Amino acid sequence: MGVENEFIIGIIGMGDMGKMYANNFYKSGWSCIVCDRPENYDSLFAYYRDTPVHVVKNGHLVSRKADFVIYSVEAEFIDRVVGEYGASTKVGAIVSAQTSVKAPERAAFERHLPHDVHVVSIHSLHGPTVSPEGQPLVLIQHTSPDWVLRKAEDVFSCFRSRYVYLTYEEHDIVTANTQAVTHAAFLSMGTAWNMSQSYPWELDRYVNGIEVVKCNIALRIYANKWHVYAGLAILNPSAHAQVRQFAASATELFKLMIAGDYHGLKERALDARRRVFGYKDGVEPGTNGSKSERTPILLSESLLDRFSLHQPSSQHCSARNSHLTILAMVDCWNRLGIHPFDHLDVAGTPLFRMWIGVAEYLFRSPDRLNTALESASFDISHRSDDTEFVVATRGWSEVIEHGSFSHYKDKFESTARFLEPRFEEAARMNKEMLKVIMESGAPKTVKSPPKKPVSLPLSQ
Ligand SMILES: NC(=O)C1=CN([C@@H]2O[C@H](COP(=O)(O)OP(=O)(O)OC[C@H]3O[C@@H](n4cnc5c(N)ncnc54)[C@H](OP(=O)(O)O)[C@@H]3O)[C@@H](O)[C@H]2O)C=CC1
Ligand SMILES: O=C(O)C(=O)Cc1ccc(O)cc1
Repeated sequence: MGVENEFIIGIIGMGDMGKMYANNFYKSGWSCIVCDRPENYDSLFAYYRDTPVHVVKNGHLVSRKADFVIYSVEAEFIDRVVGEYGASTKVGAIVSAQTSVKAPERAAFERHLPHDVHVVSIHSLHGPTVSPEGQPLVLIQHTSPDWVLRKAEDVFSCFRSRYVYLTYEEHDIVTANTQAVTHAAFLSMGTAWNMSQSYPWELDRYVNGIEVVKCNIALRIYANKWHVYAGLAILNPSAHAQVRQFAASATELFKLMIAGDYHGLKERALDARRRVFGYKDGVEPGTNGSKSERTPILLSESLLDRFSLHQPSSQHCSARNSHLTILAMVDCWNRLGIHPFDHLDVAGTPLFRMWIGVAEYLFRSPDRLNTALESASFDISHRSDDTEFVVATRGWSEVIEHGSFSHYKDKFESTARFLEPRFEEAARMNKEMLKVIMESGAPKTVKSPPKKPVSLPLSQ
C-alpha cells in the first residue's frame, strides 16, 4: 500500500459481505484498506495477515485513504456509522454502501457526507456464500456524473455480476416485491416448526419435491444474520404493507379451509393463477398445443427429491399438502398487483428464484393445484401445522410493523437455535439445489455488462 496514484478501495464493516467483497477485490489485484469496529481489529488483522489487504482500526483511517469507500454495515446502524466517519472522506472520493434497504442509507449520505464526494450505491442481490458471477448487482447512480458510474462498473467487473441500474426508490420497491414477503413466508414456516417443536422433514409426509425446497430455504434464512432480514423488512418503506397482506392472505385462506369452502378457495386461487401467472383456466401451459411463454424454473419435482434432508421410513408417505404457504404467497401477490416475473431476471435473488419456481410449479398444473385445494378443504391432517403457520405470519407482521429490532432479534434467534443442528447439512443441500435451479433458466453471466440502464417494469 502506498504506491503513488494507486486507486484504493476501502471497506467499512468487515462482516460476511465485507469479507466477500475484499477477497474478490484483492484477488483481482485491487488495493484494499478495510476496518471493522475497533474492538474487532486484532481478529481482522489476523484473518488478513497473509494477504495484501490493509487492515486499519477505524473508518476514519479507511476514509482518509480510499478513493472508493464501501460501507458494509447493518442497515440499522448506517446513519450512525456514516455520521461518524463520513466527514473524513477524501475529497473527490466515491462513496457507496451495500445495505439491503436504501431509504436509510440515502438519508445518511445526504445528511452526513461532505459535498465534494460522489455517491454511487450498490447492492449484490445474493448472500455471502453465493458466487457473485452471473448474479444481479444493483448500481444506483444517484446524483453522480456518468464517469463515477463507469468507475463503479470498472471496480466491480471482477465480480462478473449482472449490473442492474436502478434509482434509490426503484431499488426499495423491487427488493420489497422480491424479498419482503418471501422472507416473511420462510420466517413464519420456521416459527411454526419451532412452536410445534418438530422438524417437518422428519415427519414422513413432508419429504418430497417442493417440500424439500421449502425446508432448505427456511434453514438457509435462519442460518444467516438476523439483522439482514430485520433491516430490509423494518426499514423498507414498501415492505410493511406487503408483509401485512401476506398475513391477511394466509388468514383469509385458512378461514375458507376450515369452513371446508372448496369453491371459495378455488375461486381465489384461480383468480391469482390468471392474474399473477397469466395462465388460462383448466390449461397447463406447454401441454395440449398451448403456448408456454417461458421455460418453467422448476423442471421436475423429482429432481429435487435427492436434496431431501431425510429418507422416509415408509414407501407410502403422502405427497398431499394444502400448500397454504404457497397459496397465501400467490394470493398476496395478486391482491397487491405484484407481477413477480417482471423482477425475476432483472433483480431476483437466488432464493426468490427458487421460491417463485415452487409457486409456478404448483400453479402451472390445474391438477396439482386442485389436489392442493382439495387437500386444503377436506384433509384435516395438515390443520395443526397450518394453524401454527397462520399464527406465525401474524406474529411476524406485527413485529415488523412495530419496528422493534430487539423483538425481531429475539424471535429470530429463538427459532434459529431450534434449527441450528440442521444448518450444516442444509447448507450443502442448498448449494447443490441452487446450482440445479440456476442452471435451469437463470440469465447467464454478462461478459461486458450493459452500459444502458435496464428498464424495469415496476408493480406495487
Ligand atoms: N448477508 C447477506 O446475505 C447480505 C447482506 N447485505 C447487506 O450488507 C450489509 C452487511 O451485511 P453482512 O456482512 O451480512 O453483516 P455482518 O453483520 O456480517 O457485517 C456487518 C459488519 O459491520 C460491522 N460494524 C458495525 N458497526 C461498525 C462500525 N462503526 N465500524 C466498522 N464496522 C462496523 C459489524 O461489527 P459487529 O458485528 O461487531 O457489530 C459487522 O462485522 C448489511 O447492510 C446487509 O443488509 C446485502 C446483501 C446480502
Ligand atoms: O436471496 C435472498 O433473499 C437472501 O436471503 C439473501 C440476501 C439477503 C439480503 C440481501 O440484501 C440480498 C440477498
